[in-house]
Amino acid sequence: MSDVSNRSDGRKLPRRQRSIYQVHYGLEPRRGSVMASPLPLRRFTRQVAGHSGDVAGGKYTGLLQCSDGTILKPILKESQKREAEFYERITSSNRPDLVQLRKFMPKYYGVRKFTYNGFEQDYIMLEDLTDGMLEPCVMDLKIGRITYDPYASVDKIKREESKYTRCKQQYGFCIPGYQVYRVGGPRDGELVRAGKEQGKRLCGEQVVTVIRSFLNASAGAACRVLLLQLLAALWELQRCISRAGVLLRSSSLLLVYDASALRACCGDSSVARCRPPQLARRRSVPSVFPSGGSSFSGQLSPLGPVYPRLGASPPVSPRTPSPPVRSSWSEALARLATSHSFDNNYQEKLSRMKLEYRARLDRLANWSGERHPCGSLRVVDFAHAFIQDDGNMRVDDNFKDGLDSLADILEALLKDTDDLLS
Ligand SMILES: Nc1ncnc2c1ncn2[C@@H]1O[C@H](COP(=O)(O)OP(=O)(O)OP(=O)(O)O)[C@@H](O)[C@H]1O
Ligand SMILES: O=P(O)(O)O[C@@H]1[C@H](O)[C@H](O)[C@@H](OP(=O)(O)O)[C@H](OP(=O)(O)O)[C@H]1O
Repeated sequence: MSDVSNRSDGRKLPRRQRSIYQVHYGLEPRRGSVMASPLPLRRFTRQVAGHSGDVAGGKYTGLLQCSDGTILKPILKESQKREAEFYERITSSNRPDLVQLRKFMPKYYGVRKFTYNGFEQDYIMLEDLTDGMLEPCVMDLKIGRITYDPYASVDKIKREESKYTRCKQQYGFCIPGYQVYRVGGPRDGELVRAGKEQGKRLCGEQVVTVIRSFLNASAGAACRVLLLQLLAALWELQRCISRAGVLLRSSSLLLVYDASALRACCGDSSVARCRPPQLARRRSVPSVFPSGGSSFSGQLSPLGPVYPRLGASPPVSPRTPSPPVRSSWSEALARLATSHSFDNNYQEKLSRMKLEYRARLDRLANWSGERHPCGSLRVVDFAHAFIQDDGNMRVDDNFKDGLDSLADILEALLKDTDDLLS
């Protein structure tokens, strides 16, 4: 019997099976069987970090990809067997915290034996997070100041502590690799890749610079839509991690977006086209004496705020009644007056505004977990991940601190885009 079903586009998908909590892809039997009619395999060229390369004898240690798009992660070490077990448990669990966490992991399709280059071995089968992207931009952020697990040997602790030291201490994460397709400018469409050697040298402001560059924001502000998508997902992940009974050591957060979608959104001038119009900043208030340069007196006239001018006579004689002046200020003052009357339900307007604002925040925060065409994030690499089973849940502060620090950086970049709204 075949393990795959045909798709209209000719590609094949693993058979789908519904569970109460999610639709997941179950391939039975999960372990130990060799593919009956193996799909063609190739190296996964979109891998930006982690083990890769040929070891002695031609065995390839990096990720592979099936012709149906599935990613294959080789099980080379004991810790990767634990990773497969972690996926198994999270996928089959109905514990609410783990069901939540599942939204932030690639879909898991089981473990199978495949043969590549004459070597047969077990592989963890996963959803390709870059599937369907024309110009996939991927950043691997290894989260946590501590990147070894509680059972690590003294040697392993030393090795981990000697790598990415400053970056991990300063930010609670490090950047072992990323790739980005440039959008706009003379290098439009160029693929830029950076690996762990560059990552190990990063510290201080350079870390923010690299994140800006990854977001195609080196020459100006980042795309506001992209930032909001990433932040909405990150805020939800922060909440999820605060409630999940897991310990994630040395796991990575993959930030993913499609540069071609960004180009369609922003083109050459990232600020001009992607800003949501309803978030436009209030224009500055015109002054009666715009060139006066002195500070606001605290008084309002029908023409606007009154600024005292040194040596100048008062603009309106207190004894001469001013003629009725029509300006945006007089209209605003008139509106203000009516809004304070009992006939005008100012309170209701204010609560409606508050409700709308809250609904917008909720829409951002209650992100559905589906991969967004533009920006998304997922946690990968669970070789050193553990599920707390003792009923005494402890927040994984090591992982949470890294997420908080990334959120601070992205929020600051979002603030930069506020300044450019007019
Ligand atoms: N589901 C996925 N979809 C797309 N790309 C993925 C996926 N999983 C992993 N990758 C890519 O592979 C890289 C390495 O993944 P992962 O961290 O799981 O491998 P690893 O060899 O265990 O890494 P490490 O050496 O840090 O232990 C990621 O940085 C990412 O580029
Ligand atoms: O970024 P680098 O320099 O490639 O560092 C490697 C990375 O931290 C891997 O996650 C880790 O594999 P584990 O998941 O097995 O810990 C490996 O450990 P190792 O040296 O013990 O193989 C490290 O060498």
